[in-house]
Amino acid sequence: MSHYSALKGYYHVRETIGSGGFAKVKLAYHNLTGDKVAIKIMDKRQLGEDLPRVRTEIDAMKVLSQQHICKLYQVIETEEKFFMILEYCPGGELFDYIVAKDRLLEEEARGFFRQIASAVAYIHDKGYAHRDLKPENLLLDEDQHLKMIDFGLCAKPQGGMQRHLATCCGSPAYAAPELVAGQEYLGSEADVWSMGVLLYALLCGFLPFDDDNIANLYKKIQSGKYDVPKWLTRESVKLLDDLLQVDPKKRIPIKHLLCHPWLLTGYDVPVSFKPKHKKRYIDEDCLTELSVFYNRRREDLKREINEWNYDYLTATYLLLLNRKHKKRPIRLISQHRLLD
Ligand SMILES: O=C(Nc1ccc2c(c1)CCNCC2)c1ccc(-c2cn[nH]c2)cc1OCc1ccccc1
Repeated sequence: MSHYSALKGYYHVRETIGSGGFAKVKLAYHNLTGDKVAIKIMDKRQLGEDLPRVRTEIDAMKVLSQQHICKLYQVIETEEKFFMILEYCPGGELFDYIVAKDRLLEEEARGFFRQIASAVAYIHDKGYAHRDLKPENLLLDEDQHLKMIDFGLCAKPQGGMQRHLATCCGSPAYAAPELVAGQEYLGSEADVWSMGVLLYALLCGFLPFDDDNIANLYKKIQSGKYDVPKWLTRESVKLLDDLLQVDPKKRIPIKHLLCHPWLLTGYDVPVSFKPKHKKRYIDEDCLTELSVFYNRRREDLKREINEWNYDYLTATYLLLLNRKHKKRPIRLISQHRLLD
C-alpha cells in the first residue's frame, strides 16, 4: 500500500510509526542523503472541516525555524493527500518519556522546561500562540533534544500578540481558566498557563487539574487549587505558583520566565530563544555540494534555495545543513548514477 507515487524517486517509504486522528506518520529515507525523515500523511477527504488546520500548520511551520521546533523539510500536495516531510524524532513523545519514568527529578525537568520555554518564547516573538501545549506535542530527537510539534491550532492574531482571541481550543486539562470560562484571552498568557500544567506533569507524573467530568474539571481549573506533593521543592512550588495564576494579568510573562531563578539554577544563564542558525544565510559548504551534484551555478541555486518553496531542493538543502550542524559529512549520493 505504501506506493505513494508522489514520493517515488525522492523518498524511500518504510513502516508506519504512528497514526493519530487524521494523520499517519511513516518513517522514510531521503534518497540523496540517506537521512531518515518522518512523513505525516493526511487524506483530504478524511480531513473534512479539519482541512484549514493543516494549512494553518503548514504556514506556521514554514515561518517557525528554531532549534526546538520540529523542522518542516518539504510539503507535497496532491488531489487526495497532503505529505509533510518532517524532522525525524526517534525519542517519541515527552508524554511517553514521563510515563516510563513515573516522574522526573528536578534537574531533568529543568533541562526539558528550559527547552520548552525557549520554543514558546520564540513562537511568541514571531507573533504566534501554540494554544495546544502538552507533552504529546513535544517530541525527542536522537540527542534527547525537545522538538515542538502540532501547530494546527496555533494562532497568529491579526495586529499582534496584544490582540485577544476568542476560539476555545486545545486540550481541556492544559487549558487556562480564562479560556475555559469562554472569555477573550491572550494566546501568550494562555500558553504560559499550559506551561505550568506541563511543568507540574514533568515534576509529578500526573495532572494538577483532573476530573472525568468536564464541568468539574473546569471548576478545578478556575479555582487554581492543586495538590503539592511532598517531593516538590519550595523553589519548584514558587515557579508553579507564578505560572498557574488564575488571573492572567498576575501570570509571569514569558520574557521574565526565561530568567526565573528556578530556570537559572545550575545553568546561571537565562534561556535563549533566538534561532541558533539564521535561515537567510545559505551555507556555502552545502551550496557547493548541491551545485556540484546538480551541476548548476551557485548563484542560481542560492537564489532558488532562498525562495523557500519547500520542495525537494529545500528538503535536500536543509538535510545537508542538519548534517553540518551535527558535524556529519555533507554528502549527496545518487543511487541512480550507481544504477546508470
Ligand atoms: O519521527 C517521528 N516519530 C518517531 C520516529 C521514530 C520512532 C518513534 C517516533 C518512536 C516509536 N518507536 C520507533 C522510533 C515524528 C516526527 C515528526 C512528527 C510530527 C511533526 N509534526 N507532526 C507530527 C511526528 C513523529 O512521530 C509521531 C510519533 C509516532 C510514534 C510514537 C510517538 C510519536
